[in-house]
Amino acid sequence: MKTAVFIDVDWTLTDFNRKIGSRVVGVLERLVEKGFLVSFASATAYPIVYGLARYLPSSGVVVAENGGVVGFENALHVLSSIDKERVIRVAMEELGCCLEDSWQNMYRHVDVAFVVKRGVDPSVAVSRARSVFVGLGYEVMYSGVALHVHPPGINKGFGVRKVLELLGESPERIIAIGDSEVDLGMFEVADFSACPSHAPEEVKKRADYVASKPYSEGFIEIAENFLLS
Ligand SMILES: O=C(O)COP(=O)(O)O
Ligand SMILES: [Mg+2]
Repeated sequence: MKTAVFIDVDWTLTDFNRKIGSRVVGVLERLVEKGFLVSFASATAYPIVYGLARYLPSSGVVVAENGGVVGFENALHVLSSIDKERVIRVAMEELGCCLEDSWQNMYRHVDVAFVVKRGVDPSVAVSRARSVFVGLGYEVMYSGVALHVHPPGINKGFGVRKVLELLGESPERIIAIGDSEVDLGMFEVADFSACPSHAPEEVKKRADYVASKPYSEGFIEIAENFLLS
């Protein structure tokens, strides 16, 4: 059975400005040609990840909403649920200092996303959000670009396991590449994990390989050294 590669989107597949360059597209093309199962695994909403998988070289297998939603061959699987309106209302009432509602929430089923307001230290926003949401039974994670609230147990590793189960695939090797704490769940289910150089210390510590370059340059380095050589 082939190797499955799960690739985070923001700041792993993209550069700092969240653009996907032609060299990244070339790497994806070569991974698909080599017979890898190439899947995007993101904290973003399903339509975003699905759109990427539809139009970029990939196997069309998608993990979205931090593992709360998975999909392939146009079949969307929602793996949990959340009282979205309540989470947004509580955030706006109690964390209006720090967070803004994300436009993506209208497309979300399991994981509610917020943008940290300009000028607010993300670590302050995260600890305030945890003090509000953990008591309500939710988990709070920060991807480097957005703050996420979801039921405990939802993470990209859960999504990776679920999508492989739905596909009926038991790959020989699972490889996970990502840059933030939302990727640690999939590092745990992977046989090999790697991160770009800008990842926070806690992520670097848990990765099997830390690239010498940041963002998508790090992804290209990882793919060329371990998957395409
Ligand atoms: O939080 C986001 O929207 C992006 O998250 P990702 O890095 O998992 O793609
Ligand atoms: Mg990322």
